[in-house]
Amino acid sequence: METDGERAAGAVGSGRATAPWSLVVPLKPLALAKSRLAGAVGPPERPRLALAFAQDTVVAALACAAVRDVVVVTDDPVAAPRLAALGARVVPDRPAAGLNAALAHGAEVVRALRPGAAVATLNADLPALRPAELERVLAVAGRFPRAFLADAADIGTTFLSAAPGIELRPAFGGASRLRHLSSGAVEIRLGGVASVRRDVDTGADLRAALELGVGRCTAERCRAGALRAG
Ligand SMILES: Nc1nc2c(ncn2[C@@H]2O[C@H](COP(=O)(O)OP(=O)(O)OP(=O)(O)O)[C@@H](O)[C@H]2O)c(=O)[nH]1
Ligand SMILES: C=C(OP(=O)(O)O)C(=O)O
Repeated sequence: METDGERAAGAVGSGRATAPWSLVVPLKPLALAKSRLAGAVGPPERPRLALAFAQDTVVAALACAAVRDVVVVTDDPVAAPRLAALGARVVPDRPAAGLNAALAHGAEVVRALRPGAAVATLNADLPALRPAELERVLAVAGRFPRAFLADAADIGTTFLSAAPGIELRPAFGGASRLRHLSSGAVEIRLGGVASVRRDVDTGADLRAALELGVGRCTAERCRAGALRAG
């Protein structure tokens, strides 16, 4: 029988009560986010695009059949209500503690509501994310205590999971693929999941994401001319 916490967690977002995974999505304040895109998009567009990436990531994550709920960790006053309106549960960040503290905090929030949750983190800059590809990654991740997916460049990480009862131990930042590998997490090597690996840090990354096909919010911003030619 479900506990109150489990019922509360199940009521979050559009996830369904039988789906195993709770996802934690971290989002920096939009004014600071995606600084490496500054050369490719104008100053007013950079935070708008960062929000669009997060919206498309959350929409696709919530549309994944294996996802029960999505917790966004952010202090951004514009993004928080927008992402909550999509069905995410939004929790405040840890003050000035950085990405890994934000992720650990999000995982704690999930487990406080649902102690037996399988938890995975997903970066908020995956505008091409496809629900079916995420489902395939989650199916493989579910076989291991901890697992991760390298980013498209094979340097960083876009996804890290922890089975029920297992601590997440996030080690994101820069070249995190090797850090996650040496922490004992299993690397998921799977074809056909390019959208889950396609994080967007630069203009070239954004072009690559557009080639894969991005979600509605990012597509609208790019149609409105967010991406400079070149
Ligand atoms: N909640 C939270 N999220 C963070 C923090 N730092 C980074 N993130 C998020 O972590 C994910 C991966 O971060 P990056 O790819 O480095 O994104 P970014 O920091 O916006 O990009 P740059 O400014 O170019 O470094 C993105 O979803 C960021 O929004 C943090 O301190 N708190
Ligand atoms: C945060 C990471 O990388 P980037 O800032 O390059 O997206 C990471 O992959 O751990």
